[in-house]
Amino acid sequence: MPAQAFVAIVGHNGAGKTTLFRAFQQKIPYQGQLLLHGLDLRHTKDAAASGLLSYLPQKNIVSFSISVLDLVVMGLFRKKGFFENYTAQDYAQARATLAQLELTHLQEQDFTTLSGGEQQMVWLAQLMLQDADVVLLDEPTQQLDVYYKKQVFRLLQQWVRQKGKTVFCITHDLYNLQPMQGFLLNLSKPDPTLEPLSPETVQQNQVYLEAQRIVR
Ligand SMILES: Nc1ncnc2c1ncn2[C@@H]1O[C@H](COP(=O)(O)OP(=O)(O)OP(=O)(O)O)[C@@H](O)[C@H]1O
Repeated sequence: MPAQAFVAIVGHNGAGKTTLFRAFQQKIPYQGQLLLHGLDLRHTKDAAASGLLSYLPQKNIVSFSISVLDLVVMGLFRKKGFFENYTAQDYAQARATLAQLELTHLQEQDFTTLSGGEQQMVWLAQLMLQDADVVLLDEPTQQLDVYYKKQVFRLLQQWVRQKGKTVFCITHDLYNLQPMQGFLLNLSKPDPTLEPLSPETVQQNQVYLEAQRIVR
């Protein structure tokens, strides 16, 4: 697979999509090798702290009151010392990212009062600031309305093309995958391989997933 690519990971509920991400993060034992930029992840100390890998889980809960802007600026934690404060420049960067995602109107609001979809967009803004080489997204558009769904897939394609990122995206949203460029990995197939994305590939996989439910 090319170093910079969009990879959609699809498959039935329970097919092992999130489990694959857990392996990427060394949270479970696994057979074989996971290589990123030629580095074996088993021997790469703290891929998150070094900016190699970042992960957006399916559900990310915040149980304390915090403004959207304060949460987003924390995406810069990797570039900060432990007790170092965020600067005016950091906040400007966070504001610019929120503006890019059309979220400026929410920046002063308490994050815990946002709708599920708005919260999901804010996490994406924080992830953009983290600026890791490889991002793992677990159903990032699950709660989004049709407009934001389309926008997020566009944004992910831009991350790959303009910023040279590698994006692994677990999704059940096959409709929005059709115009995407990159690869599709269907974990419900008996021998999953990377298939180049095209409207035809997406259509074939949609038919495959609808026809039968594989339970391993
Ligand atoms: N710690 C665990 N111990 C035992 N079984 C587990 C564990 N974690 C996951 N599983 C099982 O492994 C299978 C794959 O789970 P996983 O969460 O990877 O599915 P998924 O493809 O992400 O599904 P979904 O689309 O529903 O999010 C499931 O059957 C799940 O019950």
